[in-house]
Amino acid sequence: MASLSVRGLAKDIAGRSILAGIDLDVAPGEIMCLVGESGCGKSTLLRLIAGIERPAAGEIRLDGSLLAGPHVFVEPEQRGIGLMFQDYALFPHLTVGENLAFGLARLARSEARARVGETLEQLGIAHFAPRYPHMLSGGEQQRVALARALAPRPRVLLMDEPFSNLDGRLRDAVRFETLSILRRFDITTILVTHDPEEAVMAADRVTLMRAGRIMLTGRGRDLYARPGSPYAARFFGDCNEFAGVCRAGRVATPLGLVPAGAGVTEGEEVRVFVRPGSIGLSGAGAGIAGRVVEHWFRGEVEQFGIEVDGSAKLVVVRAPGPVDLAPGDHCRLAVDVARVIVFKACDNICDSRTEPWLTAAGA
Ligand SMILES: Nc1ncnc2c1ncn2[C@@H]1O[C@H](COP(=O)(O)OP(=O)(O)OP(=O)(O)O)[C@@H](O)[C@H]1O
Repeated sequence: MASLSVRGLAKDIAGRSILAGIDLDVAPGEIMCLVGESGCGKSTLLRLIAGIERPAAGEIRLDGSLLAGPHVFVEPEQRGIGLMFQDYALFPHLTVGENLAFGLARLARSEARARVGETLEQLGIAHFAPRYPHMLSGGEQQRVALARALAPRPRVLLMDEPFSNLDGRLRDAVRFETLSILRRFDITTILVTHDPEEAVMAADRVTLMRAGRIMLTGRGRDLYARPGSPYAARFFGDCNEFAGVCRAGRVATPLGLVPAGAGVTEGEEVRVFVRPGSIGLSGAGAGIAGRVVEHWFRGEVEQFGIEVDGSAKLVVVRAPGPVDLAPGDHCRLAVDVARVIVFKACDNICDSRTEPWLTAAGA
């Protein structure tokens, strides 16, 4: 198991800053998810770590040894880092066994053959060995691509959107299986995705990137509950948002009074974020009065759009089903105030502005 550390990493392409000041640590055996909007630089960061591209500045270390730095550049094939892309990049004219053997050219032939057999066995796909990629389903090809990436026994595995070619249920199944294999192999992994749910579900820790920078890193559940910025709050899940003012440590919202939180002063303007799952819903009793306007059945949870006095938008509520409410029904809402997220209004303005680094370096 290896640790990976990145310090001050920067990359410019055609005079434009693509990455700047990237610091990242991945612990031995850890699964780290890199997440962010399209174009924020996730794949570029992977390519730098793999050695496919050279950084403009900064350092990359594996177990403390320098892979890339001001005067050092270890070639990709010497790094002990495996890569797996979303299109799997299997050779169509080679069988599964030959696809795996291709990456083991440095081993003696008999050793390579044994390694191929052992790896396919470990992933439960030994029977795929004589087949060609076109004889496999998308999910099966994904497993072969994973086997090929693991066969050279890399110290770190980099995966770029490895599940994005798969749909719905298959995607979930393959994701769970892949993660359990990675944990069995105890391999240090960086997994790139643009899907926040996948990141939060899959990783030990999640790193959120935006416009070539790292915004924050933490455990998925912590980032969801305490996202640190309005941008991150919106990125990691839906929110009902309300503007308000701090009065005696509390903020009046259409869903009732909520605590303003530490650091907010009397009279300060704030923005209150309430996740759809942080609101209790009932047909009667205590709570804020509302009227159901929309209802969607989403399997284990049901989603409602609810009209509430003082809110221009429908309040979105998700509750475990079955919920005996339909459009037109009157209802009561109760916010779990411990799960409310409050930002100062100035955080929201700063966060929505174009960051200076988007236009600065290289321009
Ligand atoms: N070879 C290149 N030439 C010019 N611009 C590039 C090149 N490679 C990447 N870029 C730019 O760098 C930025 C980051 O690209 P990158 O592929 O790393 O983003 P990403 O976060 O992985 O996006 P996605 O989720 O869409 O794959 C983008 O603005 C992209 O257009």
